[in-house]
Amino acid sequence: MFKAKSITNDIYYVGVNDRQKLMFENQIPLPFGVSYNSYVIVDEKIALIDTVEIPFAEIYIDKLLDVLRGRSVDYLIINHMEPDHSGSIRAIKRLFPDVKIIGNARTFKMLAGYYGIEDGLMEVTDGSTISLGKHELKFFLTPMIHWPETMMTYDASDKAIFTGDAFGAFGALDGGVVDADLMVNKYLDEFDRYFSNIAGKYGSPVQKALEKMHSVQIDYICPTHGPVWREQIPKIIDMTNSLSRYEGKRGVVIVYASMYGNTEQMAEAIAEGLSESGEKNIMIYDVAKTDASFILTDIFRYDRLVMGSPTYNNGLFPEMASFLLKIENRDIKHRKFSYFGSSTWSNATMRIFAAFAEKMKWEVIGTAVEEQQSLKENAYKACIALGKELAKA
Ligand SMILES: Cc1cc2nc3c(=O)[nH]c(=O)nc-3n(C[C@H](O)[C@H](O)[C@H](O)COP(=O)(O)O)c2cc1C
Repeated sequence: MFKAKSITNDIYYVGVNDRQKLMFENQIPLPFGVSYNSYVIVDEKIALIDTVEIPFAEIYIDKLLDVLRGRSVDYLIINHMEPDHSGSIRAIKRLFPDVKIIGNARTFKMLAGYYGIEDGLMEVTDGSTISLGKHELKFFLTPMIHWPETMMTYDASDKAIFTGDAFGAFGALDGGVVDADLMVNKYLDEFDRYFSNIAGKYGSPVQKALEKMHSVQIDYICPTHGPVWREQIPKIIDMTNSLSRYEGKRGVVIVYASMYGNTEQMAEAIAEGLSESGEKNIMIYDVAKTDASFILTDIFRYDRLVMGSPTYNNGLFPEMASFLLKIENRDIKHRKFSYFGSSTWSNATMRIFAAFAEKMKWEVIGTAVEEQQSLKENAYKACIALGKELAKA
C-alpha cells in the first residue's frame, strides 16, 4: 500500500518518518520528529542504500516492494552501521537471501557483531567502484562521521551522493523529500542542531570528507536523516565547512544557572554591557530551562561564550556541570570565553570555569566577575565592563 517517492528517474526514496521518538539517542529532543532515509537505485541491477530502524520495517518493506515490482535487491550498500540505519538489514536478508551486502572491513566486523551476518559480503575500499548497468557507483571511505565504518556512495550517472549521517538534519519529512518541496528553513535550523550535537566533535574527519567530495560533481545530497538536498547544496556545504572548522559567526551566547536570581542578574548586566557597545547577536540561556541541544547549536554558531553559575554544594549548579560535559564531549574549539559566579560563603565556580577554559584551550576575555549574596554596585559595574570587553573581542 505504501508508495516510494522518486527523486530522479532511477533513484527512489523508501525511508520512513518517526514522529514518536521523544529523544534521539535518548538524549536530544525531537520536536519535529526525525526521518530514517533509505534509497533504491533501479538499473539492470538494483541497489538499496542503508535501511531503517527496526520498528518501521513493515512500512519500509512495503515501500521497497512498490519500487521493486517483483524484482529482487541485488546489492545492499551499508554506509553506516548505527542501528537507526542498520536495524532492518536482517529483514532485508531474509527477504532477499542472495543479496550482496556491500561495506568495508570495519562495516563487516560490526555486521557480524550486531546481526550475526558473515556471508554474502562484498568488501569495498576507498575509491572502489561497481556498475549497476547505467549507474556506476563509487565508494568513499569517510571514517568518523560519525563512526569508524562510515562511508559515502556516489552515483556518477545521476550525480547523487549518499552520505550516511553527514549532511543529516532532524525533522520528519512533512510531505516532500527533496528540499525544494519542503518548508526549508525549519530543516536548515534542524541541520545546524543535528550537526552540532551529532557530528560536532568530528570537525577534522568532516573536513577530510568535504575534500573527497570536491572531486565529483554533486546535484543531490542524500543523507540518512532529513531532506534530500538539491537547491540548498551550496548553503549546506558552506554551513558544514564553517561548523566543522569551529569558526563561529560574530555573536555572544550567555549561559547561566540560577536558583534565586542573583546569577541571572549578572547575566543581564553582561548583556547590557554588550548591547551598549552595539552588539546585537546576544543570546541568553538558562541552562535549566532550555534543552542543551539548542544551546550547543548556538555555541557552534557564534564565536563568544560567557557562562555563569551559583556555587552549589561547593561545586557548579548540577545542570551547569552536566552542560560543561556536553561541551567537552563535542570538543568545541576556538571560543572566546568569560565567566561569572555567585556564592554565599565560599565560591567554587570561578576555579571550575577557569580550569574548564584551560582544558578547552579557549581564550579568556576580560575579568571574570564574582559576587557574594545579592548583586551589588561594584559587581554590577564589573559585569557591564565585562560585556563591553566581550563586545570588543
Ligand atoms: C542547595 C544550595 C547549596 C549551596 N551551596 C553553596 C556552597 O557550597 N558555597 C557557597 O558559597 N554558597 C552556596 N550556596 C549559596 C548560593 O551559591 C548563593 O545563594 C547564590 O547567590 C545563589 O545564586 P542564585 O540566586 O543565582 O541561585 C548554596 C545554595 C543552595 C540553595
